[in-house]
Amino acid sequence: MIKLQNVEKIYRTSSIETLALNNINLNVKKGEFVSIMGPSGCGKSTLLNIIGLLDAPSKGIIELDGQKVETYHDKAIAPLRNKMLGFIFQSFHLINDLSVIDNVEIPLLYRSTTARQRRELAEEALEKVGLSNRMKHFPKQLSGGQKQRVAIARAIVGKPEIILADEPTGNLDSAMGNEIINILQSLNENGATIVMVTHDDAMAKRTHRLIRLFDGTQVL
Ligand SMILES: Nc1ncnc2c1ncn2[C@@H]1O[C@H](COP(=O)(O)OP(=O)(O)OP(=O)(O)O)[C@@H](O)[C@H]1O
Repeated sequence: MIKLQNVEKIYRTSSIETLALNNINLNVKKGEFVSIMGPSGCGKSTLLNIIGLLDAPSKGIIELDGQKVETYHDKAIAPLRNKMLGFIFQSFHLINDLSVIDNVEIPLLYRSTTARQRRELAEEALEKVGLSNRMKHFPKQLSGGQKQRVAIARAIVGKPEIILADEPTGNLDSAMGNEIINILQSLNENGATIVMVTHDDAMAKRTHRLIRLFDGTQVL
């Protein structure tokens, strides 16, 4: 489902060159739940952003669901990203001025859907994360765990095959973090392929497989 071949990422600034990813080869099968761990600065977010087509590699090949990514022009990859990938971030990234349900509908605005279809799909996604009773609330009226559940609903509303989560429990206490992992696990059991960056061994243990990075190199 996700294949990386000899992927390298170099960040260049005027004074320094950083090899953030060094010859990464990765094969994540359909239906796998994989975690990525490693010390701060080892390249975890860079790897997730490259898998998610948010950033282009300096070298190497990326294939998603058998489709080789040939170009990184936004016009070409935005539809692929929108259709195939759902993103969850540590700091939720909700829009404070929009209600919960309007936040969840956002990814669908880039597709040809009617307002009614958008509402139905968003309601379905919110039901899956147990937040049907908070649809009209605004983000500031929610707990951290509830915000992350809204972010998960937004990530799954377009029914993506792949979910990418960058430290989804990093801002939550362990009870709320557990709740989030339970939801991710049930999405995975229902077919989603998930790649999750985490600092938490207990969370990584709940996934099928661990990828460990050190200084941009895969060591496990
Ligand atoms: N836009 C950028 N420009 C220059 N260097 C960058 C950029 N983004 C990341 N880096 C560098 O690339 C390396 C990998 O960064 P990355 O954010 O992927 O690490 P990480 O493992 O996710 O770290 P953390 O656990 O602290 O979030 C770091 O040395 C970082 O300083």
